[in-house]
Amino acid sequence: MKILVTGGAGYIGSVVTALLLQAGHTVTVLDDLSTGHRDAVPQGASFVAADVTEAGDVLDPSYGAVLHFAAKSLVSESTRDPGPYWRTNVAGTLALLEATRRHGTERMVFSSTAAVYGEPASTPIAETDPALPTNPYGASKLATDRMLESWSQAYGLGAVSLRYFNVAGARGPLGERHDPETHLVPNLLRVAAGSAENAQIHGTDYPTPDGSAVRDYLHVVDLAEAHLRALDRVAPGRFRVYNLGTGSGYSVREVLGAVRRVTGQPVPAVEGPRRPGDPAVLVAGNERAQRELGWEVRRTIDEIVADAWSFTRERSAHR
Ligand SMILES: NC(=O)c1ccc[n+]([C@@H]2O[C@H](COP(=O)([O-])OP(=O)(O)OC[C@H]3O[C@@H](n4cnc5c(N)ncnc54)[C@H](O)[C@@H]3O)[C@@H](O)[C@H]2O)c1
Ligand SMILES: O=c1ccn([C@@H]2O[C@H](COP(=O)(O)OP(=O)(O)O[C@H]3O[C@H](CO)[C@H](O)[C@H](O)[C@H]3O)[C@@H](O)[C@H]2O)c(=O)[nH]1
Repeated sequence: MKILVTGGAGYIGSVVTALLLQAGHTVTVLDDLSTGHRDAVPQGASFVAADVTEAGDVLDPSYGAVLHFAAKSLVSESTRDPGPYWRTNVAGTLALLEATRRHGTERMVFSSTAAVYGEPASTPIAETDPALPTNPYGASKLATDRMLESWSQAYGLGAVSLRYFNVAGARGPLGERHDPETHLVPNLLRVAAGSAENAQIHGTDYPTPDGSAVRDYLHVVDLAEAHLRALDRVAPGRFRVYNLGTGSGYSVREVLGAVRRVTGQPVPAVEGPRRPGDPAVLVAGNERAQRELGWEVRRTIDEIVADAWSFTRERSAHR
């Protein structure tokens, strides 16, 4: 199939692009390189440097699907400066949807987030649980879910919204290269690699067994595989939401333990206050994805850390 991947120069989009090419699809990546990297676009994909609102200039009736990763995605930044979040994540997606309609693209797979659930009432979280986002980032992604649903009902688009929990790990040279980096695993690994002095534990007074926040960490390749399955099953006129996580939670201290174990480095950590807006526990109920997509999580937290560690060391060696 011929596929447009928006945000394919970013962390997750580049890994999914690599898997799509491996599966024999033809891929065009559209990315404005605002947080992505030209050299992350896998060989074999065509590349267009453009804003997502310009997707209509790239699409034509030969495209069978759009995988839409392009977004702004930092929770705290979205609270301080929400304008770009509504512009890119909602107005940008609306322009993309209008372009798919104009060109008759039948399928879309969208990157949504666990942040749509806000502070969950119970855990693990099911897709049917209330979505009450607590920040503009989550709200912008929920608005897009709703937009996709109406597009599918009224115009017959086949759409799948994948609500990712915490994505980490790497696939060879494709890994997290954010600046600033806010995510836990790459931040801990920077300390292990000697590029930063101390790791930060944001919050030690959460109502969790060890006081630090609990998240559901999913290997980026397991996540990417779910996209290929969603693409196979997405049907015209149907909209479906899936949580993508492992179903198991690890606290910040447990992830720190995994990083120390896998890297063999001491990784000193400093305890600090909670990061504003961070829920205590976010764990995915993933039965729907298992049942309907035939998706399975295969990689452990140690494999996540080991692959991200190889990526980090490889990049530090080239600097
Ligand atoms: N990383 C996670 O843990 C996580 C969790 C939940 C959801 N998500 C979602 O997954 C998607 C990918 O996230 P990521 O971690 O790979 O982020 P990323 O920043 O590495 O990738 C996003 C890509 O989109 C591009 N982009 C941004 N705005 C654009 C625009 N207006 N036009 C064209 N391209 C644009 C960026 O240059 C970048 O290459 C995002 O939609 C994000 O909200 C990520
Ligand atoms: O240096 C750090 C970085 C993070 N944390 C903590 O580690 C946990 C995970 O934080 P991340 O920044 O890695 O991930 P988030 O859970 O904040 O957010 C991620 O998952 C969310 C959904 O769960 C959203 O989708 C969001 O886009 C995505 O970045 C949080 O409790 C955070 O406070 C630390 O203690 N130290």
